[in-house]
Amino acid sequence: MIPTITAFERSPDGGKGLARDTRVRWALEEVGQPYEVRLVSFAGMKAPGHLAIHPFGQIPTYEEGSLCLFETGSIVFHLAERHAGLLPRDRDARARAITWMFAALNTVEPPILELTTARIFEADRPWSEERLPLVKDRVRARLDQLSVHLGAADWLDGAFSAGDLLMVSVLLRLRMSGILDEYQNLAAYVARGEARPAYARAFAAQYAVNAAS
Ligand SMILES: N[C@@H](CCC(=O)N[C@@H](CSCc1ccc([N+](=O)[O-])cc1)C(=O)NCC(=O)O)C(=O)O
Repeated sequence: MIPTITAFERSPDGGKGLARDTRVRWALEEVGQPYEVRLVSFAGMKAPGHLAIHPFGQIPTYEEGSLCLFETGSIVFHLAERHAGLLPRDRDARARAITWMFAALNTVEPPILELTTARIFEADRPWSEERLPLVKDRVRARLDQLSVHLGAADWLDGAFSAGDLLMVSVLLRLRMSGILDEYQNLAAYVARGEARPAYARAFAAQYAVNAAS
């Protein structure tokens, strides 16, 4: 059965691959699962039909027959459970890879989202200049620890997993700030993820949507 995901009709980033459909496209490409895309406008996201499958009125969603999922992490986990290629078969290694999925979304991404909010939505507030350095330091604190863990390894825990897919996706959001390039091994780690053929196909697919719009 061919699943259908939703994506921005026109991504605010103009096709840089930062919208979260790219993470789901990447996972689908890694496991070799063909998929359909339903493009949604901003207004369409808030319409009853979309709210029925995404209570928060966002993208991406994932529909497979009568199954409707939202939350990028959940969709990636669903694909990783149903197909080989994103989680190890060994029980303990699988559990560690799932731990890295949560770490990417719950520990590393929050300060990065804070930085995005501070830079994009709060730049004109009187206290922004005072707050921004604090937010950047909280990002650096996490990246310091992640950089030490990764060391000279290719991936976070043995073979490439859904944990790396989500961690690379989270770190890609940071590139524009310049902070990622302060960590040579993390910048190389992200480039390694981008060099994967599955990522390249996912990126090209979302770029084509935005180039056409
Ligand atoms: N926790 C949810 C979060 C989903 C989410 O944030 N979706 C965003 C798009 S991806 C987040 C995103 C948006 C824009 C950029 N960009 O660079 O322009 C990057 C990422 C959305 O639908 N926003 C519209 C809305 O909330 O009304 C998940 O992981 O799936």
